[in-house]
Amino acid sequence: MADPLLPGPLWFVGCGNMGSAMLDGWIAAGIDPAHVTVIRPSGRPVGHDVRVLTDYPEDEVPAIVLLAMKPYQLDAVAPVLTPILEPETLLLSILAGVEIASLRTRFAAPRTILRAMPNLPVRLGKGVVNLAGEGADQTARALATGLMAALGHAEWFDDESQFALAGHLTGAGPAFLFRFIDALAAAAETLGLPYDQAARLALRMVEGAAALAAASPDDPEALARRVASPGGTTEAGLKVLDEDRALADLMLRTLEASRLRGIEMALAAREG
Ligand SMILES: NC(=O)C1=CN([C@@H]2O[C@H](COP(=O)(O)OP(=O)(O)OC[C@H]3O[C@@H](n4cnc5c(N)ncnc54)[C@H](OP(=O)(O)O)[C@@H]3O)[C@@H](O)[C@H]2O)C=CC1
Ligand SMILES: O=C(O)[C@@H]1CCC=N1
Repeated sequence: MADPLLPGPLWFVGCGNMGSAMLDGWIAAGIDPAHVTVIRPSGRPVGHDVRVLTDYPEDEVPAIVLLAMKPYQLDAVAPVLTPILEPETLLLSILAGVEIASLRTRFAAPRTILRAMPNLPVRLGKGVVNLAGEGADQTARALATGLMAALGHAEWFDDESQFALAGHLTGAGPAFLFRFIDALAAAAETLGLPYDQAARLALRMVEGAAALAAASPDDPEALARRVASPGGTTEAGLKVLDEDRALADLMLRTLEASRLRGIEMALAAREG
């Protein structure tokens, strides 16, 4: 089998919101749909002519198994999947909060167990994917890096708690940003703009501002200063965000809530 990104068959265990976003991103990056199998209870099609099964196939040995069901479904999956995994199977988990040690307890065979924390923009090849794990030699590391870099920006973490923190920033982050866009549009509506128009403009503004920031060597502080004329309208708005560290404090409480929930989920997975 010759595939630019895969050494052998790739199985998705679950393919909902996140799995399908990764699948779309990988197919767009050139993975051959014939090399992918999705196992999901509903058997619902995932497009691209990818094979979808309700049970694990017996006609091939997977090179990579991607755990993409919900974290609390781990103990439904583990007993059925365990006998299928070989030492050379690369086990990749995107389950939020489920630590490597919890995966290792359930899956003894694979030499390499990796956690990946993607986000939804992987569908467009513009995601962020954080990576951490154990047992990855150079080949496994290069394989995982290649796969994830095809979905956007990939970064490795040696420390699993740093990996988890980064995951709250980038994995959950799109939802926080979507709330921000909605709140901005709703504020404009309250002040008199039709909501649809405000939402459209807010979205285009965020798209352009993010692209500008990504292309600029300047940090967000410097970029904000470039927008805000002294004594002008932007400065008046920034004062509200900055007063008593209002926005900074809100972001801190937001990430802290995600972090605490992640710890609860990790404990639940440790206990099994
Ligand atoms: N959504 C996001 O932005 C992100 C999600 N994640 C992680 O991705 C994972 C999936 O989340 P998400 O895609 O949002 O969830 P979804 O509920 O959208 O998808 C869950 C998938 O798991 C399948 N499933 C359920 N039970 C089993 C089983 N026993 N065996 C195999 N497959 C099963 C479901 O199949 P069916 O539809 O057929 O019932 C479905 O395809 C989670 O672990 C989450 O932590 C990580 C980063 C970001
Ligand atoms: O909400 C969750 O738990 C997952 C992880 C990051 C995004 N979705």
